[in-house]
Amino acid sequence: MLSAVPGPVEGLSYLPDFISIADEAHLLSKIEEIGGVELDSAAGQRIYRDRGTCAGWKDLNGRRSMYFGGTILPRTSTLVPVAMPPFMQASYPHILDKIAQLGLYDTCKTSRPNHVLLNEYLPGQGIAAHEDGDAYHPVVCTLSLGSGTILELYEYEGQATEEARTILPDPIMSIYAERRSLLVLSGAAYTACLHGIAARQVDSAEQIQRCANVRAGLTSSALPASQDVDRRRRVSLTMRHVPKVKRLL
Ligand SMILES: O=C(O)CCC(=O)C(=O)O
Ligand SMILES: [Fe+2]
Repeated sequence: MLSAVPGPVEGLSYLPDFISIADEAHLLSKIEEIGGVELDSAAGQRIYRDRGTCAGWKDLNGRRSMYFGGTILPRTSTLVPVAMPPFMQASYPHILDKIAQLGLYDTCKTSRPNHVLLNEYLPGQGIAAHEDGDAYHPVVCTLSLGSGTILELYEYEGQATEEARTILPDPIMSIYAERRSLLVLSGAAYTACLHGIAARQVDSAEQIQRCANVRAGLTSSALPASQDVDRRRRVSLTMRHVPKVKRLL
């Protein structure tokens, strides 16, 4: 069940074991296939697989990322749609159908996300505190594959104005995103806060125990209590709904 995470910021929900171990392995291998460049050993040539639905991995600030669903025109926040790869939409493990069933996107035209951003984090990598912005319906779902991590929420200092906004250095709330879990950011968590992931090799037992969903007992029973956890390669799928979609002729 998707549970609201109690804490100082409203709008965070968490669902451990959203997908099975087999689903996770399947998704990771499909992502590898669609994102990767393979060397054809016989011909000694690089071959690109199925590029109809995705442009493959791109380096972004030292991390790799790619997206499904199309590109978003920055000036107008309009999605130029491209079909999702089958493993997201039409076939097993039917991730977007599972998301639709949660009812989070019932007010959106398609009742489900229409854009997916994938980020790859190697141990030691993170993402600086940021806001996702207003191109999206303010409900964002993140599925974690391969490794857990800690997502931290930050706030701006005092009565921040658009021009001079200082981010308070200490996170106001943190969440342990286990592998195979779904984390939902909405409400104030989406509109009033920033979020980021510290670039670390290890999440200490203390840091994990401080996470609001761990404290509230919302994590999977497989989470080791009071143990440091080495980060492994994590691939996150951040699923969003872009309300403005360009009509293709
Ligand atoms: O990888 C994550 O869990 C967070 C990704 C994120 O915040 C983003 O892509 O906007
Ligand atoms: Fe984000």
